Amino acid sequence: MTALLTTQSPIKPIALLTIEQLSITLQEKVVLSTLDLSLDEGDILGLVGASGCGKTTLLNAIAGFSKPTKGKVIIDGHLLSSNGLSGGEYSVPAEQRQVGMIFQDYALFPHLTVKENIAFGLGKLGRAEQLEQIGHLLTLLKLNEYRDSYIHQLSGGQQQRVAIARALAPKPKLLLLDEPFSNIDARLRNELMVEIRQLLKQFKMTAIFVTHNKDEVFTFADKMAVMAQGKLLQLDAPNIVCQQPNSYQVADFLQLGSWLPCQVNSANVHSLLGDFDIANSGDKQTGLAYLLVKPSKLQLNSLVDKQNIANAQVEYISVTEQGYHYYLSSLDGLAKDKSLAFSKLSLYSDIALSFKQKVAVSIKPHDFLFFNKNN
Ligand SMILES: Nc1ncnc2c1ncn2[C@@H]1O[C@H](COP(=O)(O)OP(=O)(O)OP(=O)(O)O)[C@@H](O)[C@H]1O
Repeated sequence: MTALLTTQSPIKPIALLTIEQLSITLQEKVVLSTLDLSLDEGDILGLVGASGCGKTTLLNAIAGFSKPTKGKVIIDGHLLSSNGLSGGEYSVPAEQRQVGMIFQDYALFPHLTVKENIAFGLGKLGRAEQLEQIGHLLTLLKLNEYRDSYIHQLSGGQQQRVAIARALAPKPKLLLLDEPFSNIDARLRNELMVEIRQLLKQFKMTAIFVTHNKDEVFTFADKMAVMAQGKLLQLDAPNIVCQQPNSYQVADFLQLGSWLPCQVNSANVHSLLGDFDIANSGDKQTGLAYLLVKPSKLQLNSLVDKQNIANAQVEYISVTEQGYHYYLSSLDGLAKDKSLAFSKLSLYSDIALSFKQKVAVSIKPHDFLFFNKNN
């Protein structure tokens, strides 16, 4: 007898959302460009990117409000939009997609009560089922005492809860939230985000939310996607994106530090803050590159010690919770090579410095991250 050998590959969860090669052109402007994205069931994705980079258009394409010029949108194994890519144009109407959307202004119906707003998408259910579902959501979202109130009688936070209850009521497969927290008072925002995240996790809801604030991604999301000019630059856990940005653009957009131009050789680096060794660094690109300098990696040295020479001067001063915040520029006299000059290096310190004061700063040894501006 011969034994049959089978190789079992680990079962990979089927993605709840798959976007393939999505491109959208609106009035001859390329708004999304060959974008690929995949999310597993229950993932909450925070989508960030500069104004106009295409975040809302991406949500619209998923929800069915915007048709792809090319590409596919697949939710839970069902093809919802397709154009090109081995096939003709195909699109499932927005109302049949099982995608809930929450807009920045919530778009609640002012002439309906809280209860009626939540009931809006439940037309297909029988009366008893409707009442049960509404009652369940009113309780979960702590809206019971407002069930018969009109929208203008509610606070911003309460209106947002109604918007979430209305979106969850038809049990969507995917929830899209366009800047959901931007109208909420800053003091309440964090509390509300934690609460809504717990609720979405309870529902095992897959969600994408757009924000301009990376701190919101850390509080609310499992994954972070950074977009620029209609493209997805990086998608990963928020801490990975922030610790290992994959490009100058990502690190710069997220303001992960400031930039020190350097001349990089195979084992050492020349900069206007001195030369340092990178023999053990994994990053081996050479030539002119930009070192990402996190504020904690910059050290202010005393000029009383004659070993230290002034190499920067103070250009801007502000007071923050972490002490004084300074922007430093390089000293002209040091810059034989103008391409190494810097003008906005961020330094936090408890020491009071004055405008134009000359200082000696150095880079503490760490895992150096160098980038080219065009990668
Ligand atoms: N219907 C349209 N016709 C033409 N251009 C459009 C249309 N809708 C959006 N755009 C353009 O597409 C680009 C992306 O817009 P979109 O609203 O998706 O960006 P965004 O990243 O959500 O911006 P913001 O953060 O400011 O909301 C913008 O340049 C916008 O002007």
